[in-house]
Amino acid sequence: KQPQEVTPAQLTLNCSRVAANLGTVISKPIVYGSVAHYLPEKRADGRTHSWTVFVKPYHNEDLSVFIKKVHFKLHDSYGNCNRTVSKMPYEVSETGWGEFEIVIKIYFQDPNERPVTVYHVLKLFHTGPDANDAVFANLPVYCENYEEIVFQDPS
Ligand SMILES: O=C(Nc1ccc(C(=O)N2CC(c3nccs3)C2)s1)[C@@H]1CCCN1
Repeated sequence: KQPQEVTPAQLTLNCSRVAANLGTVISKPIVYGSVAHYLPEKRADGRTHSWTVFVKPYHNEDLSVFIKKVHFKLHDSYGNCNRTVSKMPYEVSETGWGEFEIVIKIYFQDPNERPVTVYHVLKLFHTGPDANDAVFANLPVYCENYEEIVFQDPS
């Protein structure tokens, strides 16, 4: 079989593909944040809400291909304030009475990729002009942030 003639345009395209492969970059959209619910029963320890802080894929995919573990640093007043999650879902659920910053550090499977740190202020209370409407009393409070993690394609 005769070798296929390659046009200059095709040759250029192939070269740019090879060049790209030296530094092919992939980007993974994720969402990080929290959801909180007001607790129905009054508690002796004063905790009024249950909440979950999380890192999740924007599209429904298995992030563990890229992410080795996610570390959540809670307020020091929580027992074991350093929580590490090594499989999906990357989340921590707790109860509490107030809002504070949670430091989220994402570690990658590729040892050459440096961990990424994001900061999330826990949101327990509805805000805005209608925050006090009775209808909101039992509705969850979501606070979500979109982020894109960019990787160097290891292959
Ligand atoms: O709220 C805030 N900081 C908070 C830190 C920890 C909170 C919390 O909810 N919990 C600690 C845990 C415990 N409960 C009982 C024994 S340990 C439940 S709240 C700040 C201060 C005002 C504005 N935001």
